[in-house]
This record gives sequence, structure tokens and C-alpha cells, in this order.
Amino acid sequence: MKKVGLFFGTFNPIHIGHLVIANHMVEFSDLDEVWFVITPQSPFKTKQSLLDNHHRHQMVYEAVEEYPKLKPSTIEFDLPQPNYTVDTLTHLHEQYGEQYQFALIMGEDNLKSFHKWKNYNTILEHYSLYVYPRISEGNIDHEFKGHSKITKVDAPIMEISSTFIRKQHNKGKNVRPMLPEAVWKYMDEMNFYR
Ligand SMILES: Nc1ncnc2c1ncn2[C@@H]1O[C@H](COP(=O)(O)OP(=O)(O)OP(=O)(O)O)[C@@H](O)[C@H]1O
Ligand SMILES: O=C(O)c1ccc[n+]([C@@H]2O[C@H](COP(=O)([O-])O)[C@@H](O)[C@H]2O)c1
Repeated sequence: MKKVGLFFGTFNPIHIGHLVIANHMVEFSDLDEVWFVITPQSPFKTKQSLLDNHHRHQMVYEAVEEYPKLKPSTIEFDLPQPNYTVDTLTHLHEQYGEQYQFALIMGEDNLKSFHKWKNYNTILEHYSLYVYPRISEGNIDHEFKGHSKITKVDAPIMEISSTFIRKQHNKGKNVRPMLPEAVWKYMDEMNFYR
């Protein structure tokens, strides 16, 4: 059975930080594929300057077009908002459970607040977590340290964020090297974040 790592995010827009992590996971862990799950509404985020789902999807689609092991997923587009990961996992399991074994990909920053996620214990009971390093404040909860379901993956640290890209692009700064070329073109042609 193929092992799929799920990388959840708003991807507003997807940038090379996301791409480097996902590519590292498929090349250097036992994951066969990584799916970018585009979240309509993350539980802890506001909708400020959030592009429509289909634009964020289009950018992910174009970013991974030439990476056969990386795929966009729109599974959350038809689910209730805000989108809780535990509920999405149930849907994915119902739809693809016979074909794929799913795991979660997250940064160390998100692991530090993982105890605040809806039913995080249920998630850990059924799924593995692949955690990559990320510079961030705070500590990893002791219940997650050395947990049998949590695997650390030494991916490179790339301190880029979509917020930075949106803000600086809006100010007229050149952010082109931080984005996959097709994403940059789409964003520029569509006049996003201006
Ligand atoms: N440079 C990066 N390196 C590693 N992980 C990242 C990086 N940027 C974002 N992530 C993580 O990737 C996931 C999806 O990213 P998302 O689009 O939600 O975040 P973001 O780029 O930080 O966006 P924003 O700045 O709009 O909040 C999140 O779990 C986020 O923590
Ligand atoms: O399920 C939850 O309770 C939950 C709480 C916070 C975040 N998430 C998921 O984690 C993803 C990354 O979160 P964020 O806020 O760091 O962009 C986001 O797209 C959601 O799918 C999920």
C-alpha cells in the first residue's frame, strides 16, 4: 500500500519553503507521495487577504505539475469550515483507505501547539506524524517527546512565509526567487496581493 504524507496549509500562496519540505519528505523518508491539502479555513487563522480556494489550488497545481510524487488535494473544499484535520482524515480514510496509508507532515512549530488541535489524541492513535525542524518559540509537550508515532525528519530549515511574500509583494519588492516560477507568473498576471 502506498504511503502518503499529508501537508496541510492555506498555501496563500505556496512558496519554495513548502516545496523543499514536501520534496525532502518523498526523497528522504519512507513516504511515496506528498499531498498538499489546501485548507479553505484553518481553525486558528483569520480569513484576511485569503485568496479564493480555486486560485490557491491553481497555484499548488502549477507548482507541483512537474513533480510526479507531489499532488494537490481539494478534499477540504466541500467540508464544513473551519477545517479540522481530524475530520478531514476521516473523509480521506473513507474515500481512499483501501489504496493509501496516510500520515501527517508538520513543522516543529505546529507540534508545539498540537495539543490544542481538535481530538489530537485520536489523530495520534491512527496516524503517524513526520516532523521537520522549524525555528519557533516554546517547547514540545513532554507527551510528544519520543512518541512512537512521531518521526523526526531532518529537512532543511527555510524561513520563508506566505505572509512575508504577500506583504513585500504588495510594497513592490521583488519576491520572485521565493516562489516556483509558475506561481510567480500566475500571481503577477492576476494582480494578487497588490
Ligand atoms: N518556510 C517554511 N518551512 C517549513 N514549513 C513551513 C514554511 N512556511 C510554512 N510552513 C508550514 O507549512 C504549512 C502550510 O503553510 P501555510 O500556507 O499555512 O503557512 P505560511 O506559509 O506560514 O502562511 P502564512 O504566512 O499565510 O500564515 C504550515 O504548517 C506551516 O507551518
Ligand atoms: O484540526 C485542528 O484543530 C487544526 C488546528 C490548527 C491547524 N490545523 C491544520 O494545520 C494546517 C496548518 O496550520 P497553520 O495555522 O499553521 O497554517 C492548517 O491548514 C489546518 O489544516 C488543524
